[in-house]
Amino acid sequence: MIHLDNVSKTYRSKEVLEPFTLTIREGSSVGIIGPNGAGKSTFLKLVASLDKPTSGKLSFDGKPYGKVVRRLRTEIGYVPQDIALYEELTVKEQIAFWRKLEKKKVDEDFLQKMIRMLRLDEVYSQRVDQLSGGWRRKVNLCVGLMRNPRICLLDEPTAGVDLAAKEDILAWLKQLHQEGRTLLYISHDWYELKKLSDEFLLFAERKPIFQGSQREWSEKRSTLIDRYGADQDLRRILEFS
Ligand SMILES: Nc1ncnc2c1ncn2[C@@H]1O[C@H](COP(=O)(O)OP(=O)(O)OP(=O)(O)O)[C@@H](O)[C@H]1O
Repeated sequence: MIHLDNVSKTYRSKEVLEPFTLTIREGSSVGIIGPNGAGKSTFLKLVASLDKPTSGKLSFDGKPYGKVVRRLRTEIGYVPQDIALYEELTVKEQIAFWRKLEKKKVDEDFLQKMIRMLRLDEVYSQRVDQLSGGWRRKVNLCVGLMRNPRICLLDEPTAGVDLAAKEDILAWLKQLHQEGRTLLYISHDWYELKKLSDEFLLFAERKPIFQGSQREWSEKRSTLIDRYGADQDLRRILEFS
C-alpha cells in the first residue's frame, strides 16, 4: 500500500501540485486521467521516488519512503512517457543490456512471458531505430518492467501506438493486474481506461479531484461536470467518459 500524506510539489516558484492526501490500495489498477499540465506525470514521479515532494510524506507498506529506498527500487517499476532506448542496439541486445544493469536477478520465466505477450520475439534481431512507434513503446515497457515489480507505474504506456499493439499492451497489463500487481497508469483513452481500471484518479487544478471505482465515477460524473465544467478541457474529459 502506498500512502501520500499532505504531499505537494513546487518547481522553482510554481506550485504544480497543491497539498493532497490519498492512498493506493495494494492490487488495484488505477487509471490516471486529467487535462494536460494537471500534474499527473509529476504525481507518478513522486510515487516512483524519482522526485521528492516539496512538502508532505509518502509511505510504502506503512514505512516512510526514506526508510525503504532499496525496496522501492526493486518493488516499483516505472515506465516513462519518453522512450529512452539505445537506438543502435537490436531488441535482443537492448533487453540484454538493461538486464545486466538490474540489481535484482531477473526472473527468466517472467521476462520470457512478457516478451511473448508483447510479441517482441518477432522483432528480436531488428535495431530499435528501425522499429515503428508501437514496437518501440513495447520495448520501452519491457525494459521498465523487467524486474517484475510489485507496483507498475506507467506514464501513457500506449501513446502513439496502433490498435493491434495497444491490444497486446493492454492484454499484458491486464494479466499483470490479475496476477496481483498494483498498476497506476496515465492515459487519455477512455477505451483502455475502462478496460483496465478498477479505479479512476482524476487530476485537475493541480490536485486529485476524484478517486473511486467506475461505478462511483458514473454516479459522481454529473456533479463533477457542475462543479468543474467551466474548465473546457476537463469538461470534455468528463463528458466523453
Ligand atoms: N521539472 C520541471 N520543472 C519545472 N516545471 C515542471 C517540471 N515538470 C513539470 N513541470 C510543470 O508542471 C506542470 C505539470 O506537469 P505534468 O507533466 O505533471 O502534467 P501532466 O498532467 O502529466 O500533463 P500531460 O498530460 O501534458 O503529460 C506543467 O505546467 C509542467 O510544465
